[in-house]
Amino acid sequence: MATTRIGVIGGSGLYQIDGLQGAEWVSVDSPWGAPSDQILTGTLEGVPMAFLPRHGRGHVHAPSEVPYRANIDALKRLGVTDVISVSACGSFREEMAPGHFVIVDQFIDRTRARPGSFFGTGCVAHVSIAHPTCALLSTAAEESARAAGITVHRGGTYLAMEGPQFSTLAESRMYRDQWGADVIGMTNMPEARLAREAELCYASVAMVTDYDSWHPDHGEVDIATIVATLGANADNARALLRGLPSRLGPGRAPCPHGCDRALDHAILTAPEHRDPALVARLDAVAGRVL
Ligand SMILES: CSC[C@H]1O[C@H](OP(=O)(O)O)[C@H](O)[C@@H]1O
Ligand SMILES: Nc1ncnc2[nH]cnc12
Repeated sequence: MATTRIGVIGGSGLYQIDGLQGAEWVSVDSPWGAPSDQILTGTLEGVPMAFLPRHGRGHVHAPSEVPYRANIDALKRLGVTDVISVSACGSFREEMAPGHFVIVDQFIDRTRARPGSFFGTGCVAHVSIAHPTCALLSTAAEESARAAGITVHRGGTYLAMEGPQFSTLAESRMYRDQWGADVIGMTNMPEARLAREAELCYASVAMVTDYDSWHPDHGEVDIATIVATLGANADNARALLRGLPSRLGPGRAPCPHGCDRALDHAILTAPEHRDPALVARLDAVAGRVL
């Protein structure tokens, strides 16, 4: 049986985690550029874990400039099998209140200025993202959150916007009333797409910080409101993460939802027409099938 290795991508407010045995910040070279930061590696209850702050320590990278491909490639290169994305988000639902966690299971992608795939001319691939998150990993995250006493909502649609400005009032109302989005953030796309292309199980834990701008009693979202909630949310996220190793276990069976086999039959470019340079860059992401 393969070995579980948990990758954590920490969002706004979550720039480090504690409690890892043998903790060490390591640099990982990627053919897709430099990852957001070094990656904190170690083990938790005997299960290897790798933590990468999405915006870098000190919050250096804007959402449009996060090196999403390098981040996913670097985690894959470290042998990560399961990626937990932790993100701050605004809420479009009264019942999804600041401080609550939402285990996202769908996305609407409104980003427009980010490379969205590892593949392209010279190696074309089409993976399914109809179900963009892994239900098994999401269940582990949900149960761990509940055990930590966090109010958690299972399932929700995350609207990924480009940013960095927040939404207009018209957009906020449209996403909520017409499009049926539940939460909003700026980073889970293309991250989730790339995780699927890299055959990684991916679960998204969205931590509510605000009601965006639609709520008549809360006015418009501002960064002060968000920062006021980030600290407590980050503490809860660390508690959730501590409960993951015992739920996932050290040995890893094939994913029952097929996340780890997403590239089976996905590559359309005939072997003799593949670009050797691109194929070389895909060594970690797609080496299993190339
Ligand atoms: C801190 S406000 C906006 C910022 O926070 C979220 O970041 P992340 O998803 O990495 O937690 C949001 O997507 C924006 O990037
Ligand atoms: N309202 C909001 N819109 C976009 N990203 C966010 N991150 C936290 N709150 C947000």
